[in-house]
Amino acid sequence: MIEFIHVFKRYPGGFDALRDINLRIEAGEMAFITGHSGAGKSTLLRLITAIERPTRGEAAVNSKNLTKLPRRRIPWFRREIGVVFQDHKLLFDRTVYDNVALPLIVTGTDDKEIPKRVRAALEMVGLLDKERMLPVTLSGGEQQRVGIARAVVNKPPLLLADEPTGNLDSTLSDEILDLFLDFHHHGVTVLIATHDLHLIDRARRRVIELNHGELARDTGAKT
Ligand SMILES: Nc1ncnc2c1ncn2[C@@H]1O[C@H](COP(=O)(O)OP(=O)(O)OP(=O)(O)O)[C@@H](O)[C@H]1O
Repeated sequence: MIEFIHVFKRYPGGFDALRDINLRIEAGEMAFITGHSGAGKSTLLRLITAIERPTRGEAAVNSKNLTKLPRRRIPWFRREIGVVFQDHKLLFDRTVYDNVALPLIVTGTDDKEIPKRVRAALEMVGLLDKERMLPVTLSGGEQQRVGIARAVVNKPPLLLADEPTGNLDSTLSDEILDLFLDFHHHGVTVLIATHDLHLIDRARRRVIELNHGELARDTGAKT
């Protein structure tokens, strides 16, 4: 699903955020990316979603070569990737239903399909009874679950999360982890960038650690 070969990312100004990253993540795997603040975790996710391009090296996601992907193909490429953010990025003047429906509307899903798909996603995260509420009336954990429903409503084969439990206490974090484990058990490839060692310990999955832009540890690397 993801393959990086000798990937470097240098930001304008000359800072090397990633250096010589070699990484292979199979379809259906679940892995955590960890490392100190500034280690390059978000940069790695930005390369995977084609927000940034590698400066050197070869990178492929879902069989698409990211170094060669034409700009006009990027929206199509991104339909295959669900992204969960620490701060949810919900629209606060729209209901839970509308927030989750948004990716379907953007991708031109048939109107008749939309309610079915939105409710299936809300059911997966246990929020079916909150579809008419505004996000501001929900707890932090519930808001994060709306963000997850929105990320999976298009049924992407790849789910990325950047500090998804950053603002949550440990009980709520465990609930969010259980959701990610569920998606993983249903065959979705899941990649989570986090500082949360409790989360990583509990999940018992592959850990990829970055240190100053270099791969310091990969418990799942094949030799
Ligand atoms: N657009 C940019 N231009 C220049 N430098 C950047 C840019 N984005 C990130 N950096 C630098 O690249 C390095 C890696 O940043 P990145 O956001 O990937 O780290 P991170 O591991 O996700 O950190 P955190 O845990 O604090 O979010 C940092 O030193 C950061 O200052």
